[in-house]
Amino acid sequence: MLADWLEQSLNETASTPRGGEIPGGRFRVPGPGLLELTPVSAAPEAPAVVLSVGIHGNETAPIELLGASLARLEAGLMTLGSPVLVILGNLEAIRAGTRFVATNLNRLFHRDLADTGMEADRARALMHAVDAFFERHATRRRLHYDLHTAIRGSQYPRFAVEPYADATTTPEQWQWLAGAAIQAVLHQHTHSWTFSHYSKHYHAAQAFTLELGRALPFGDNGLAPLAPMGRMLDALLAGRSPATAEASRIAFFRVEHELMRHAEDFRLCFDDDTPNFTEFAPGTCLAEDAQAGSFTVGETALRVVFPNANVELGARAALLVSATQAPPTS
Ligand SMILES: O=C(O)CCC(=O)N[C@@H](CCC(=O)O)C(=O)O
Ligand SMILES: [Zn+2]
Repeated sequence: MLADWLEQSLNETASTPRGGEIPGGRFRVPGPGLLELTPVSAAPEAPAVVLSVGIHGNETAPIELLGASLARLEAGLMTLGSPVLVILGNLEAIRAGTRFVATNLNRLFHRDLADTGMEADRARALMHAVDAFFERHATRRRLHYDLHTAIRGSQYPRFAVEPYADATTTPEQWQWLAGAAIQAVLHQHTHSWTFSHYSKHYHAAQAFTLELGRALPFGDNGLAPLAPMGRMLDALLAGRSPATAEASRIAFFRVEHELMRHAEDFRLCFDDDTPNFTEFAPGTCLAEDAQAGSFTVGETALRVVFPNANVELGARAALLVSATQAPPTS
């Protein structure tokens, strides 16, 4: 039933049961692409967990990974121990196999959002679902992992983006992420209005965007490197503390600059297949924009993450980052 929920959410003609029993609790489908799991009993220290996948429609590995965890829960290999809201983000884009349909959903998670269109409506529905879920579990710690994959290869194939917000990340989170084989963390330098930023900014949740390898079609994902992440998802569903590892295993970076695309006539000055975290020396030209001019690396070398010359006008075409000290771990 739970594993079917993923498939049926993507198949508009199938009728998904609106609720039922699962090992250790109940499930409910409060809306399209939403699955709420409520345990019969949960330890007071078990967090309220939001797990989102498919915010970009062509990022399929997280959907398969989470589907496998839900199947294990349904098969009784574990019992539910935490309240969990599972979200399948951009349903139309997943059906189309594209990053988005009209605009990038992962820039729209803002309470003052005035945009119209499918993605804006979906952002409002998801914000409402998260608000209602955290409200229902107001006494619990809040956690949101938004699972993605990247367009390019990467010097660190699995990395986390830590959204910028007032709430601070607890040291335990770095140990959990290390235990789930996350290799690097990127601290955002400003508000980004992504889904993980939404939960951190408005709900003070521990929240991250997790990049889990490359964006590939369904069936083409090699999930073996994601096994530790799968075990973390299992632990969260079961209300157990995930496995930990030394945070010193993680390389930490901070965003120094956001390269924006302003003009139609815009190009990045390096190869399309340049992996994430590639370093460029001072004096290297990174972008040419007919409106904003060219961007050249200053006195300190910079690494490029998420380069994409084909973004919408006014959108981010790359993050430029540098290594930073590890945050306090206790
Ligand atoms: O590989 C790429 O260029 C994009 C991968 C992706 O979708 N990344 C997220 C990061 C969100 C964040 O900054 O927290 C995105 O661009 O939305
Ligand atoms: Zn993504």
